[in-house]
Amino acid sequence: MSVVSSVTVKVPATTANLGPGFDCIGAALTIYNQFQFNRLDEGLIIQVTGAEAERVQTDESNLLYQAFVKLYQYIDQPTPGVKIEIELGVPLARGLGSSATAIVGGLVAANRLAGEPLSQEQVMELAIAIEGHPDNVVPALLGGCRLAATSAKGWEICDVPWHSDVVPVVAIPDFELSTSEARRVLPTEYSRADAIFNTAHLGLLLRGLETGKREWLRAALQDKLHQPYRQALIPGYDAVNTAAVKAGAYGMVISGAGPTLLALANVSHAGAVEAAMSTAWQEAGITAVVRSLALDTHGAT
Ligand SMILES: Nc1ncnc2c1ncn2[C@@H]1O[C@H](COP(=O)(O)OP(=O)(O)O)[C@@H](O)[C@H]1O
Ligand SMILES: N[C@@H](CCOP(=O)(O)O)C(=O)O
Repeated sequence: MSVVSSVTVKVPATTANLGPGFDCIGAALTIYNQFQFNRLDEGLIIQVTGAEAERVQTDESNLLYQAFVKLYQYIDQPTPGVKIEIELGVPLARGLGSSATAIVGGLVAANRLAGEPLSQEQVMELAIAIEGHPDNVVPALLGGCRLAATSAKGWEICDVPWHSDVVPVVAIPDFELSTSEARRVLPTEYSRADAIFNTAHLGLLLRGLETGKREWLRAALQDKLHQPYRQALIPGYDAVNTAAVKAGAYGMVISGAGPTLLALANVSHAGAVEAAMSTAWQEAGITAVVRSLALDTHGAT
């Protein structure tokens, strides 16, 4: 592969956990961040456009740039000067993997500018190491719905079939919740009963997503590892959950670390679920954008 001096990387948002799959499953969604990198003789310039642009760091602490630097450190080469133009489409700190887009975007761009010294698998492993868990960076890089499990040699990634009738509906509130804050409220140990509960429900979720079978999906979205502890951080959670289920959703979960709420619904109910979640949050005094999305199948391009 030839060395180039400029590259544009588009990376999808993700919804991680999907209820019982805490820290191991996630899906790429059709909302995107776009990052353009142009090599400079020296220095760093970062320009950001899009909603909340002023909230993104434009110095060396920028996460996209930090990931870019990490790849050059990994291949033991000096980091080149670079101008980065960020077009934000994924809302920040909402549980839709904005940090994953930045990590994946920075690594993929650096790898391309360096002449592709690393394989996609090596890029993925670096991304997981930076983020600390695989469930958002893996689908952001590869697209689709992905389950990640450790193996003797590193990571086994498996693509999870997703029935075309199952629609992800996201309700994105106008307040932020950082992933680190939402991880701080979690216990460090769980009971055997909770471990068994999540093992069974994740299995059910995998089969429910594959078949679109209503009864399985209705039961599958329950979780005992993270949601019970995080719900209190999301005002209006109960009301939005009740409204989504009443409108026909299979169930509702916290997207990633929250505060975005994700309902899964049959395509025939998605419109009603969207409207119900929007009204419920409005009545709870919270402004939210509610959208039916699709799975992104390409990952970072
Ligand atoms: N496009 C971006 N460029 C640089 N940093 C980003 C970008 N998007 C997100 N980040 C960083 O990631 C943080 C949000 O990460 P996190 O709390 O994990 O939430 P999320 O659920 O959106 O991933 C932001 O506050 C910012 O520091
Ligand atoms: N498993 C992680 C997922 C965080 O995803 P994000 O999209 O909120 O960054 C967690 O739940 O903490």
